[in-house]
Amino acid sequence: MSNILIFGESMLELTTKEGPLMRRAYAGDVFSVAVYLARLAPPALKVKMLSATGSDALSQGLRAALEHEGVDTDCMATHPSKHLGLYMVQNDSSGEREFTYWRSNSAARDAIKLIDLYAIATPDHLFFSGISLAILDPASRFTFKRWVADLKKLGTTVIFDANFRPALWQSESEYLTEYRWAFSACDIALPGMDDLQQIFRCESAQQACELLSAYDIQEIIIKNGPDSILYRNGAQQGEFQVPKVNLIVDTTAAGDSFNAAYLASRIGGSSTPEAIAAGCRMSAKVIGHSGAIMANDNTASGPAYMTMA
Ligand SMILES: O=C(O)C(=O)C[C@H](O)[C@H](O)CO
Repeated sequence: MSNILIFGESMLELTTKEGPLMRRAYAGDVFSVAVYLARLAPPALKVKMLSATGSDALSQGLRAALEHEGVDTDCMATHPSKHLGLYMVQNDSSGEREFTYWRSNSAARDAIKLIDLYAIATPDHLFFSGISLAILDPASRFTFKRWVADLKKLGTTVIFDANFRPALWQSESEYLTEYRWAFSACDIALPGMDDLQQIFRCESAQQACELLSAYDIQEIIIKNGPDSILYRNGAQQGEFQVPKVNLIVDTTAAGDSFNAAYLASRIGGSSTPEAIAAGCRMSAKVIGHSGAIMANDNTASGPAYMTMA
């Protein structure tokens, strides 16, 4: 049995239904990675969430949703007074999303203050994103980074997705410092090209791949929407043509669902190109549906237990 610990912020998600009606679900980048990974993971992989919620009914619902999906919530703390953050998705006619957030005082921001990281059994894999880092205050970030460095010495594989949210950072120098640290700490990097463009001003995926190759990262996968995916695994380098997707309703969680399928395949023993193909198949299904989490059978608009109109 091996495990992957996923650190970050799970949220409430509102998507537009008809007219003024909204559909409520649970999401957040790490929530989506955890749920899709739990669905796709080989049976010997345990998926665990490291985060904090409130004690209110919505927070309890989010934990119940994770548990229903088979995600272990033992490393989730309960904040005595704070609640979940919230975001709303609006799509244009091409399915491209725009997010509006209410998250500045969420419980997840205090996760590192509420949890003794050193009491957690050393995970085989640790996943976090640029959002996971951005929501932390300087003291929590320091503690988290020291813990990651210690985990690496113990053999944990560190996995990072850039997921850049400019509004969560105070300044360019702040986010550059943190992204440089994250890329120097990770063994597997799964960034999106749009993020690398904004963070490091990379003009092409090739340039981004060269920039990341200066770090000691074993696997680099650069997602680029419908354009080809550049990858490097040690000395092996290649370009993967992304199959055309005919139905795009909402691109929310495209990258997160890719990450989940990629990791499930790689941890299950597939090659890098096979895992990229699995990632593309998964994200193609997810973007044909509104909101981050599609029903397990890919038919309904979301799992009933986590949706409320
Ligand atoms: O946490 C955020 O900033 C999000 O945007 C959460 C979304 O579920 C996710 O990132 C969508 O891809």
